[in-house]
Amino acid sequence: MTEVYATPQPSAVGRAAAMQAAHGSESMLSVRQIEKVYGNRDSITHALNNVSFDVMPGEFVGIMGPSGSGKTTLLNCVATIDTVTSGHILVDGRDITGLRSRALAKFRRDDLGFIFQDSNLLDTLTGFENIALALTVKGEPTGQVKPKVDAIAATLGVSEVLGKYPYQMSGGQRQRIAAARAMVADPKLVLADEPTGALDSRSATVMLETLSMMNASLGATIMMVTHDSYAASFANRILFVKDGAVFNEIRKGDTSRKDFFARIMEVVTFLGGDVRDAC
Ligand SMILES: Nc1ncnc2c1ncn2[C@@H]1O[C@H](COP(=O)(O)OP(=O)(O)OP(=O)(O)O)[C@@H](O)[C@H]1O
Repeated sequence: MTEVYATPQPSAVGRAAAMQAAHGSESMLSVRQIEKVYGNRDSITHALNNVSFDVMPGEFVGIMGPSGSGKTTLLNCVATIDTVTSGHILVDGRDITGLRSRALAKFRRDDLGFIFQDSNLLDTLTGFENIALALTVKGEPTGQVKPKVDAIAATLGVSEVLGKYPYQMSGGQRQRIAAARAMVADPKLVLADEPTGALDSRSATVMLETLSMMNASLGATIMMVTHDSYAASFANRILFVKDGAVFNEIRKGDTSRKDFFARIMEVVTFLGGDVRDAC
């Protein structure tokens, strides 16, 4: 299938910076000395060892590290899909590690947006309905649903596939519908787990530009787990995880994405991870 690549349209460049200024120095995500231990006395795995870091409002942070280093465990703990053994995770100042089932469900629905490797769209719903669901479960007034879905679809360049079912879309279109679903209800934090893992390189680039635009223009705070140095180079800061601990951190600063990619490659090579040479 030939895909029409619509370039995402920036609408308010600098919104991330404005959002950060509005929040002052308060973190959107604060991970405090978390540990995650799997197993029992006979077989114990320390998947996370005393991990602490902050993500500021409007940041786009990549999490990288070798296979088995604890990236998914970290993401799952922040997503409340998994629980920490000790330590605390605060989202916009609220400790989420002690939330019980109803509060937990509300937190996931209202404050988080998810983008997975396989888009996890519902097969029996159209693109429009998949995005709208994120609003209706939150109790959005009916009259607001269509304008909001249409607006995010236009911004992310997927208006032309809103009437299609997931099986009628390309992989790249499915992922961008998933990105629209993650963003439409204006979550505090977007969590992305290998969002380009199942895409060809051209679709991956469009998806990464979409994430960049969600961050830069819509002010989304994003935490993305990836193996891929090219994907990571679209973030503003990378945390490198090794043996369950944060081993290193690099920031993009004012450098170009290509220069950032080269710096990421250096760390990945040092860590002995897999490296792709696309830049
Ligand atoms: N449910 C579980 N039970 C026991 N051990 C687990 C479980 N989930 C993960 N682990 C272990 O925790 C460690 C970290 O796993 P995790 O999946 O977080 O790594 P990762 O960095 O995401 O790896 P990959 O890049 O291969 O997906 C590994 O040693 C893994 O075997």
